[in-house]
Amino acid sequence: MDQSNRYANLGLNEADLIAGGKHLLVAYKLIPAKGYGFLEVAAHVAAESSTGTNVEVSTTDDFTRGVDALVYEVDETAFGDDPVKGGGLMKIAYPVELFDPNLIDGCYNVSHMWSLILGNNQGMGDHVGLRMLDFLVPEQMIKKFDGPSAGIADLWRVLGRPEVDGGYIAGTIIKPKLGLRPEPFAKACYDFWLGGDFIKNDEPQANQPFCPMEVVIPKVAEAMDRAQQETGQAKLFSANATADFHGECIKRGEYILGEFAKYGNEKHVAFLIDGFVTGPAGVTTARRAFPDTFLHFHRAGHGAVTSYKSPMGMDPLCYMKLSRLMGASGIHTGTMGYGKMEGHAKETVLAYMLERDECQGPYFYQKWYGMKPTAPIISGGMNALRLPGFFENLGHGNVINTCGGGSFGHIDSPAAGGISLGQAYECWKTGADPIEYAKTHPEFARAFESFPKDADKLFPDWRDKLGVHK
Ligand SMILES: O=C(COP(=O)(O)O)[C@H](O)[C@H](O)COP(=O)(O)O
Ligand SMILES: [Mg+2]
Repeated sequence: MDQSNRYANLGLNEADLIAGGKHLLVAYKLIPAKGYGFLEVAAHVAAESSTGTNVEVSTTDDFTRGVDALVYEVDETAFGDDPVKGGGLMKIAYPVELFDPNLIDGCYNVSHMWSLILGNNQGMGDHVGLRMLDFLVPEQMIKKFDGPSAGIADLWRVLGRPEVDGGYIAGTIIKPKLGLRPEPFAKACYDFWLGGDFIKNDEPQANQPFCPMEVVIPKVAEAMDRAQQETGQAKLFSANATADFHGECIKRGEYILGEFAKYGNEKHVAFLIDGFVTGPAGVTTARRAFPDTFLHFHRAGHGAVTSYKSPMGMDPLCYMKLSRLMGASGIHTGTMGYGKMEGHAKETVLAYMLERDECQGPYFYQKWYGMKPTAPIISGGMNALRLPGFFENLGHGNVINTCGGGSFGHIDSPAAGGISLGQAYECWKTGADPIEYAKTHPEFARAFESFPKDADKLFPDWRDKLGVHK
């Protein structure tokens, strides 16, 4: 049934909608199924995502029609006819009345918003592709989402750095991903902390029977204390507090903080939350139960929804915006083509959208109206050799970077791996040539021998210039 006479109004003007501030605007890429018209399917998406279904219903009244989501812009040939990357552009205006404030405090739920703008519309049979490319949240909604509480400035303060532009935080992930028992796990932490700032649990590490949380966390807390005494530097640990049940998450968080508090280091702890798999409820549990603890949002699983290989789901930028609304202190943004995960150099906008108070997305200019920033967390196949190019592309180093293989794969030691990361940042920040810089910084130099394939690709003549031969 073509519902475009009700759920489309191409006479609406986007500038007026933005100025009015009463609509959430969403840009989608749409590929209709064979036999269906573009505007027909777009209108069905608007119906299914607001007040309608696939047929007229007797219960509809004038008020209902007043809160219809409306298609207000279409460009059927915007992306060409590629079966995955092709399709047309369409934009929908969702009246803010459709969204759902809490009973307890009037704050909005990301889960409810998500279930409208990218819910049933993903499963409709009259399209073969519907992908959210960008969305614009009006001021009256922005002010009613939790947003972040703790931030990277809190970590810089613990590290004794300026709370603005406090710079690069050199981190790692304890590898192997699983399989270490408590003693070797704590030793790996100590060994890295002799050279680096920040350690995270890998996303599945938490309370496995071979490494119970109540055995390993006390050992990690003790290792942190020893490493701080050994180096005279503050150290950070992002401990996995993810759980299905909010009570379990709170139990884990309280336990972890209690163990580090025994050394006065409760502020040296962040909570790793696997935010894609646990969803907005899991993230919000940590955000509200532990507002003073940096909420480290790991996005494992997000690729099922954000991969550029898919005509469905949402672009990573949209997922970043949802995470800031949920209250992530930091989220993995990917490595913008410099690491091992899917991504490209133009993804700098993912970081800028998280950290700035205003930012131009691909379709909308988003103002955050003072909502605290979310820090970009750079991870996935990174090492000291890849970092200078990454920083040059991003334009700054105010990030948390976690290199698992890039630290524990350094041929000298995890500490040397950590030191090489900090040196890579200094190399970029001072504008030094990496080869020249390596001549006076051994840990950075040994990263070339640790990751020779990267060295060959990034610095083809490194062996001759550094006098290192096979
Ligand atoms: O464990 C790692 C990286 O380990 P390594 O440094 O050894 O590659 C992270 O889980 C990935 O970064 C996730 O990807 P993303 O950060 O893109 O979500
Ligand atoms: Mg991992």
